[in-house]
Amino acid sequence: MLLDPSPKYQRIKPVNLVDRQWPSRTIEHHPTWLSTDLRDGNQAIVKPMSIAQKLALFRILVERGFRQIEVAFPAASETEFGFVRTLIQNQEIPDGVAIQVITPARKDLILRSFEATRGAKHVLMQLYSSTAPVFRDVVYKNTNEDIIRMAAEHTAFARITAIQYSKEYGTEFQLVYAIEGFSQSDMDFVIKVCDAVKNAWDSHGPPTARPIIFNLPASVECGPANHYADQVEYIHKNLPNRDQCILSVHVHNDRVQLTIGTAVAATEQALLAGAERVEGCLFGNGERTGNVDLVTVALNLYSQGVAPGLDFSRMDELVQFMTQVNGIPVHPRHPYAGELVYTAFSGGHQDGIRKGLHLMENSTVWAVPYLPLDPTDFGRVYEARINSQSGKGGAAYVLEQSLDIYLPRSMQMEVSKAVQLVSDSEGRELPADEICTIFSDLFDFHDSVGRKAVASTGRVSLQSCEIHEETMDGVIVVDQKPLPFHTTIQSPAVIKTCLQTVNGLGLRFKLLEEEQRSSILGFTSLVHLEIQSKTGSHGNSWWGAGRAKQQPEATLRAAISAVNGLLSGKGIANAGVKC
Ligand SMILES: CC(=O)SCCNC(=O)CCNC(=O)[C@H](O)C(C)(C)COP(=O)(O)OP(=O)(O)OC[C@H]1O[C@@H](n2cnc3c(N)ncnc32)[C@H](O)[C@@H]1OP(=O)(O)O
Ligand SMILES: CC(C)C(=O)C(=O)O
Repeated sequence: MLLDPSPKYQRIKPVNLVDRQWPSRTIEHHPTWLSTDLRDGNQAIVKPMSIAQKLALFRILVERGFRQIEVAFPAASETEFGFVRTLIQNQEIPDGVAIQVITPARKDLILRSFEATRGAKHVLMQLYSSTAPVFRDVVYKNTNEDIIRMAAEHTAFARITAIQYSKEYGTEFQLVYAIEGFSQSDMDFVIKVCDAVKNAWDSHGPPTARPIIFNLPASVECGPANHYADQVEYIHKNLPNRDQCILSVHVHNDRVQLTIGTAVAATEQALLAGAERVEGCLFGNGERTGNVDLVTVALNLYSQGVAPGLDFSRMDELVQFMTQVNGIPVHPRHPYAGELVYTAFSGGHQDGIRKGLHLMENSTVWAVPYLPLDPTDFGRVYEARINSQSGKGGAAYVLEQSLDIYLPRSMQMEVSKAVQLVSDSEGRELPADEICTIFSDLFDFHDSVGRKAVASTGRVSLQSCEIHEETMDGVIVVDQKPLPFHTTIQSPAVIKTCLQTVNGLGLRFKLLEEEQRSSILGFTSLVHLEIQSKTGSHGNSWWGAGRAKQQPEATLRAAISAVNGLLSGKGIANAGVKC
């Protein structure tokens, strides 16, 4: 690297924009989207897609809501040309969907592109030429005058050809003119080229209903997003007959962060600056570091309450399909589609998200800390994953999801301590099943219904239990001695009976709290008992947990598990104080 890179890399010259408007605007509506996955995306992958793959992707793009789809660079290859023919001949293009094809402003290639689109209803014919000095001097080796003249000539040729093909095939052609290297160009020169293109189009045929689309690419993203927005606003304000044209943006990522990059910022700011249409690819595929990611731009709008007009509700299916056709993985931290973006490992995040999700049960306005959007909108779920960075909220959430058990705070803290002990000493993530086992062992959890049934290992166990209409009979085993019991089924009576039955152990237990919950998994009881001394002073307390098909049995199991916990020396200090 150079100590002083300034002689080698020249800074982008900002446009002189007076009375800049875009920073104080907001985006109120989604733009017109154009997916160029089948063209710009396809031209940048190791193995371009086959016709069958392109067809499958075209159908998906239509299904997800795209109404403008760039389908090919027909002059590039037989596959590209053939694909456009297949779409048209097989009547794959639904009403209301326009296909776009792209061609350099070169007569032979323009003609080939028209030929490809024979018989389509609505075609966006995209011509491109560059206005950037680096293209002029390095690629074309010509002058600005040549660039203007050639743009006008090729547009006129395209217009005349369009009229001829419209007559023959009834196609409606709309001109898209892309100013390649727009963001590296002089804006007044861009305006001259656009003006020449518009005059050439208008003067070679009758007025058309569909306006010209001027596509303003950051073909290579050479400057910051705010400069690009300034350039778009400059064109928006100074282009003659602005109301008769549509401004489109097409931003590549070259100042990149992961797969998303600053193209998203540049696109959003360009929309504030007056652009109305956005070209890009799903998940940011495309040349070099990629085209702007349409999923992110659309869902950024969605997160602001703006309907994006695109459907990403089955995100995982889309990720799987795109990964397969492109051979390019979606980054695990992709904002809306990444494998890890609805996952929290850290305790603070898990706590905030869990609290937020609980409150969402009674709210319609999304307000969940650390989760800007509801993952279920995209067919995803929030996941708490447990490692040594996790806190009590994470393990509690896992138990809620896996066992449908909602723990009070003091139980959460005990589970968390036990989980930390393992995750920290072994330095690994603990899967949900292991969290459930830790919980079951810790609280001697007797689940007589669920798949997590764990036999009691304590001194007290329930041998049998029969519930009648109002009463319950059964046998509790204390230190291997079977003791029959009979009680009414209300929970205080059940707990009292249990405590009387274990009286022979010589300890006095006091009920502090009980919580009950029912779900399709059965009835769950949590019972909090305290050991009392003969003088009545408070000792340790402990919780028990039980689940059964009927509430009285669940309560009894929970009481027994609390007794076992206390007998084995477990305990929370400061008993008598409700947690
Ligand atoms: C920024 C973008 O992504 S634009 C899209 C780029 N996509 C592609 O290039 C994919 C498909 N491309 C192809 O199949 C081929 O490059 C073709 C068919 C377009 C042209 O192939 P070739 O005739 O072999 O030319 P090649 O690609 O080597 O070079 C490009 C030529 O077109 C010229 N050219 C480049 N851009 C343009 C333009 N917008 N208008 C007219 N001519 C152009 C170049 O100056 C060069 O001319 P030269 O041969 O006189 O030096
Ligand atoms: C020609 C345009 C549309 C383009 O792909 C680019 O400049 O990146």
